[in-house]
Amino acid sequence: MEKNLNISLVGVPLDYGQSRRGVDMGPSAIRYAGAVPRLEAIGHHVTDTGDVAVPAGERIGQESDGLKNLDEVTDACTELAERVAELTKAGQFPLVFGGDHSMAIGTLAGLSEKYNNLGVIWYDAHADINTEKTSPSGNIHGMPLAVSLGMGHDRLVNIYKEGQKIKPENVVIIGARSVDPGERELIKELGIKVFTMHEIDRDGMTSVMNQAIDYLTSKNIDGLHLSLDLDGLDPLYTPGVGTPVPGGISYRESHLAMEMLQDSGLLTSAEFVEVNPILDDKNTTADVAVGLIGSLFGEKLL
Ligand SMILES: NC(=[NH2+])NCCC[C@H](N)C(=O)O
Ligand SMILES: [Mn+2]
Ligand SMILES: [Mn+2]
Repeated sequence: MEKNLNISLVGVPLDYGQSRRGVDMGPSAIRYAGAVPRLEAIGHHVTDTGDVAVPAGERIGQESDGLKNLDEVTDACTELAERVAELTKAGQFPLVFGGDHSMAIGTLAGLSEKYNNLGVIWYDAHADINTEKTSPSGNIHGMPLAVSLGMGHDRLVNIYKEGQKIKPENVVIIGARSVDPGERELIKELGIKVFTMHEIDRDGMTSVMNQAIDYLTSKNIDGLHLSLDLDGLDPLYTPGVGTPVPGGISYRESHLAMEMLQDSGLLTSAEFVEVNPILDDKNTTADVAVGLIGSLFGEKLL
């Protein structure tokens, strides 16, 4: 990463990818927690480009083909993809705030405009690699990785442009501890690199991040995206998430992971997702997100 970046923020107040209200307020909460001044204090130039449009109204969880709110998620992801594509073309560093994780379909689609061999770090308790055939919930926030790999409903797979946006060998999942049976199969079939909590506990975060960075470097990636679901951390630290899973990554391990990514100099875009202020405790989760953003973008203790 260059020293002073031109960072463009995009908010995605999307909650149609899952079933709990409130995650649409995530972008506001992260802004309120001071993301912009935090980045400016490190020396970056930050432009807040505002939010992607998401329709208001009752969430009735309409199902089509086993997917909930397919229209709303498709529309929001399409606008997000267009905006991310434009920002990368303009040499901006896209930093996207969510919103539920279905938005990653849009982020990755937009990034595919510039990057043909993008590396992706998926920091999450979940693998988010369900399709409508394997999903236990019909919630699209459990599907973005599959969709971006070209698997799942056509309307999602063909957002922004047709087909697959990223390669399975360029994906690293970190923090997984809740994986559905169909996801497990797909992970094995595609040979996706996963560092579950087992590897984090056994080898330590330093080793895991070194392995992840070495692995991605060996793939000759032309960019690196971080998709950070706040439920990757243990709910002790980030209670404001819709699908908390105990036994997660610690606050300290997460800061270390962000610092190691900063030191790698590889990162070209990032998103922080699943912050739900209604479920939160005095904006703790957004505060943690902003702290991690500080470490990711070069804040130092001394
Ligand atoms: N982005 C998330 N928090 N995803 C949670 C997904 C949970 C579950 N695997 C599902 O597909 O419904
Ligand atoms: Mn998750
Ligand atoms: Mn997720």
